[in-house]
Amino acid sequence: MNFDEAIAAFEPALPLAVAYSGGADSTALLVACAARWPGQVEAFHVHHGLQAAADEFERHCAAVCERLGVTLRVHRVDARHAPGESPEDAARRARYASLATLASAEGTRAGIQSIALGQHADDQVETVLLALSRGAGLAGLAAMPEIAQRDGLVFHRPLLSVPAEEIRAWLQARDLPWIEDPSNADARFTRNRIRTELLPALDRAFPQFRSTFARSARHAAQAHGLLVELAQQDLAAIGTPPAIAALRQLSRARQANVLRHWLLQAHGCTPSTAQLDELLDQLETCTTRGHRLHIKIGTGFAERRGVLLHWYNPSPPTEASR
Ligand SMILES: Nc1ncnc2c1ncn2[C@@H]1O[C@H](COP(=O)(O)OP(=O)(O)OP(=O)(O)O)[C@@H](O)[C@H]1O
Repeated sequence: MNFDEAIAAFEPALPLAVAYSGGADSTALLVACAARWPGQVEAFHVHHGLQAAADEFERHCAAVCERLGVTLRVHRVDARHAPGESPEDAARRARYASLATLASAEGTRAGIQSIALGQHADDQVETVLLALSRGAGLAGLAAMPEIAQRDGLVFHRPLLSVPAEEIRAWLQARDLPWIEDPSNADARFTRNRIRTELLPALDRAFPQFRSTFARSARHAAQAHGLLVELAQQDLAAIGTPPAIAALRQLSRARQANVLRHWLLQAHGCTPSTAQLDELLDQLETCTTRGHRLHIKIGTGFAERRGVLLHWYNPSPPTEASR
């Protein structure tokens, strides 16, 4: 899909905020959205205290927005990363929180519920490759969704099918400036090494792979959606917390599916395959048939990652749990 087709197909609820970093992709998105919906678009910029250049990014964004006649809202964060968390993950987490803060901040145009992000087809391919390198399941291989609800907001990625070079060509044809984030060239980040080393090699070996990868991500997203539906149905049947006897009636793959879903929904944790296997082994041999599943989550940073410490309730079943 080319850039103009993607913008024409984009139908967010208005008014709209564009998450504007000053980089090429969000610049093109902001310019195109402001032209398509005059007076209905604001720009949200997150000032990451992470980089020395952050002040310069903000000044650039302010100058472009002034020229476009678009209101710029800035939120400052100091995205310190927790032990074990990468600076990129910390920045991403802080960014979503900031965008939500800006959407409800005093002075922001009332009614903004849609936020547009500038990720494109190449970002999607990199995300799939990163997921593969981690041994991710379908949820990871589904990569980034075009539309996602979070914190009462709707996040849109209208450029997910547009190749990066197409977006740059669109900007260059209009003589529109953007800033290059120096961290995008930093070879310490795996994503950057994928972009600079792996993608060119894959291009040579499989000239179509960028679009076929993106198609695989859409297939994975669809299949993942079906697994979520199945988990919801199973959870409705076995109850929450899940009744162990009812859970054991299901196939092992279905048990894993419903437990993964429940752990995420109820406890905000995503167990590793090894943790889930251990849990399923214990379920297979446990004799406490009348129990409901009871888990305890680790503490500190491990809690965010969802480390499971205890699998099922060892105390005698109560009337309520039979
Ligand atoms: N500091 C920021 N403030 C507001 N939005 C941001 C910021 N950084 C990134 N985003 C949003 O998240 C999207 C993806 O971020 P990513 O880090 O991949 O992009 P980038 O290289 O910084 O910028 P761009 O995608 O605009 O070239 C951006 O397109 C933009 O919509």
